[in-house]
Amino acid sequence: MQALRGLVAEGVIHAVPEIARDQVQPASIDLRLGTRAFRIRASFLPGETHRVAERLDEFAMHEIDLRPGAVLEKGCVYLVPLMESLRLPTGIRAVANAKSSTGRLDLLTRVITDGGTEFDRVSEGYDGPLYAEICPRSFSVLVRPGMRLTQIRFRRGQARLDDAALSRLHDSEGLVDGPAVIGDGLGFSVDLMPESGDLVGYRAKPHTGIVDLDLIGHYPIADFWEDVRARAGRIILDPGAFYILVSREAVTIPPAYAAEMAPYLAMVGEFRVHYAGFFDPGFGHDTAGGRGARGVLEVRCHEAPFALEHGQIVGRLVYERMAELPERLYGQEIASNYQGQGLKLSKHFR
Ligand SMILES: Nc1ccn([C@H]2C[C@H](O)[C@@H](COP(=O)(O)OP(=O)(O)OP(=O)(O)O)O2)c(=O)n1
Repeated sequence: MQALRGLVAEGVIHAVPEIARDQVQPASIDLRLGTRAFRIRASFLPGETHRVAERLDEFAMHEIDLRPGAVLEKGCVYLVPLMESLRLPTGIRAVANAKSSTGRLDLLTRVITDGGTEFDRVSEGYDGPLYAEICPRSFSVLVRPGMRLTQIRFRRGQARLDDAALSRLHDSEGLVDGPAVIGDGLGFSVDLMPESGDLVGYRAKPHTGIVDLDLIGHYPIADFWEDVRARAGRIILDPGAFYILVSREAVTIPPAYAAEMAPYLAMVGEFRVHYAGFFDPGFGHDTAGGRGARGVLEVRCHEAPFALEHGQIVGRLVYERMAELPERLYGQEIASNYQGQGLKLSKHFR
């Protein structure tokens, strides 16, 4: 966090208007939507020799002013220039990811850059603008400039824990409450046998109203979501539908670490389990009041109906060492919507 403020002070990340203090989170900086959006024909990556602005001439259908508030329609793709830009020195790379509320609303949001060949990855030395590509998949949303749909982390060198280091950390900290499945990260599974009742998740309804992203605790759940109930620890996923489920394991991110959720390889092709994948230092940790926090799974199944079973491994958490201990943790003093959570929809629902 202190190091992130240093990067802001040095102009490694800079913005108009200036970066606000509360954009700086324990391990990431929130990125803000600018004042314009472009409705584009298709999602694209500019490719090594092109700037995003050049490709926009090819893909843009029309320009939208976000200042009075604008609706991003379900099923359409938009490109929004962000207020933040980067000037990365050699040796520092950046990785972006949707914020947790963005993922829970099924807003596919990815960052692209000039000359970029991958989503959400910025290579060292990049000097240029950032754009968010947004595709609302389940609900149309009302957005305004300054909204924070995505976030960025900075990496210097190799900070990722290998499996041996992860095992040692689990032995000392207890990263999950049960046996740890360690293999290219820490595996976690889906909970389809809750301690009480049979509600295991929610499924997005098809023809709902819009979600104004500024309205917190506002929308009745039943207007947007159907309950998903398991029978004998199993549900069948419908192709194309979007589900919010929860991990069986409570997970912990010790204060000196951060994590990122990654797909579990064996599952690639069947369904996708997450859009928002950054886990903050202190998430689920005692010292930050988060004991017992579960991970929220954003699940979309692709081709064929798929039977998901209780305890099936669906993803893994890749842990990284922080450059320094953050002065505040997730859930401590900062507005945190999801510390100590169980099955939890985005903060817009009540
Ligand atoms: N699929 C995910 C992604 C994240 N988290 C948890 C771990 C994160 O530490 C926490 C918060 O994530 P963000 O920092 O993305 O979100 P904020 O707390 O800042 O909230 P918001 O998205 O509403 O701004 O949510 C989760 O349980 N399941």
